[in-house]
Amino acid sequence: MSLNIYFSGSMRGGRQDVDIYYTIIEQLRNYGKILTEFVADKNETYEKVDDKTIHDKDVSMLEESHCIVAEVTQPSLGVGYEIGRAVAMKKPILCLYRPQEGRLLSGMIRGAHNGTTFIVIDYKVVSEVPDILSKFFSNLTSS
Ligand SMILES: O=c1[nH]c(=O)n([C@H]2C[C@H](O)[C@@H](COP(=O)(O)O)O2)cc1CO
Repeated sequence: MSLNIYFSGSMRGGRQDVDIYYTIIEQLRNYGKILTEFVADKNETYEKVDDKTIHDKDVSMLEESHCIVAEVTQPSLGVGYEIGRAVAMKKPILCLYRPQEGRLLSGMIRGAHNGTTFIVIDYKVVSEVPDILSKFFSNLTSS
């Protein structure tokens, strides 16, 4: 069975990391279908549909997903909300974070790490991501 993967990354929160999202999504393709490719699309004009449509569509994609992979370095209300909804839906979650000088990841994300269903992993460079994903998905498919 192919996995439905919900990738979550900042949009209105700031697009500084869009190239990193793209690289992560390219890696995620090895594990299943990405429901939210548009998050890594530089040209995405995400203003074209109304906000209720965005919200309802994303919640329904979260419901359809088998797991959530979120890049949480660039703070985003939408990403935090999606993670909270995914926890309530009991979906496995992987949060990827690049530690930043003078900035700390929210305690509500770091503090949710439980080593099984909610994983927070720090990385320095995107070349570390394939190994992180490999471990996450091998645990996911063996559990
Ligand atoms: O147009 C959109 N489409 C959409 O799917 N989202 C979702 C996907 C992203 O993982 C997340 C980003 O939230 P924010 O825009 O608050 O940074 O919300 C967010 C927006 C804009 O808020």
